[in-house]
Amino acid sequence: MTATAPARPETTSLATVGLTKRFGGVTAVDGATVSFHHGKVNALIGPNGSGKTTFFNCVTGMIRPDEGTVTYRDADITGKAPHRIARAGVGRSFQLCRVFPRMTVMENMLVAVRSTSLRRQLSSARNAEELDRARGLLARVGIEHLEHSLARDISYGQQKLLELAGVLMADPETIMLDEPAGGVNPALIDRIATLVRSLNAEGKTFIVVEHNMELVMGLSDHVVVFDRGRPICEGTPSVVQSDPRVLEAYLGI
Ligand SMILES: Nc1ncnc2c1ncn2[C@@H]1O[C@H](COP(=O)(O)OP(=O)(O)OP(=O)(O)O)[C@@H](O)[C@H]1O
Repeated sequence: MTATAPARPETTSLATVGLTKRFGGVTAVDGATVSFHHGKVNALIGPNGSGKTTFFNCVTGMIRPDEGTVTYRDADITGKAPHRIARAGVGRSFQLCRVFPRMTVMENMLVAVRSTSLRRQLSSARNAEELDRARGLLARVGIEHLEHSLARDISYGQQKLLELAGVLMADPETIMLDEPAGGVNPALIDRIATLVRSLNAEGKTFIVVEHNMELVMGLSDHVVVFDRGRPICEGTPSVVQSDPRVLEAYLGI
């Protein structure tokens, strides 16, 4: 008789304990204790205003939490500056896509990883390697033909792909995406889903905030559901979809 192997415990990626952020009288994140799984596609979902973006901003150092701790791979990163959290291996995209509209697509790729002046960046000898890498990533997201276009002249979906390619320039171990499919046409949503799958197969961990449920449920290994600033349920897509608390949170009943 063959014994069934016990389920292997998940390794923790990013985690919070009692994370809290208040804006005046509004408690946007309310004592949230959450952990995401390393090497997996994790999703953070919840109704509008449930605190997902504020949670992202607290854990990536964009805003300082009032209370609680944030760890990444067991190291305390609470309140650290965004560049230090990025250096620890966590990259992120933004809900309202952040690209420099008057720079070309390639210039956007290069500023994503450098802090010196653009003129120096474009003339420096070490460019060749980074240009190659940037071209490879633009090809990977399918916009290499737009290398010389100004970012403001490409579509919003293409800007989102550019932002993702820029995040990949730093080769982060974990990628946090805030509404990658928001405002994007269905063909590009499919491309983003394919990219997330292939990058995850190569070992990247994802934590994705997204309202497109078809995308979330098709893509994720682990889903955390937020309501009023804290998790109310978590598990596989099928577990979460059949939990009455989730329906209640979304329908407000
Ligand atoms: N800078 C701010 N100042 C004041 N209140 C804020 C601020 N940022 C967020 N809030 C409030 O905090 C709560 C949580 O907002 P947040 O944007 O984090 O939610 P969300 O789940 O990401 O929403 P959505 O799905 O609509 O993007 C909301 O009530 C929002 O109005």
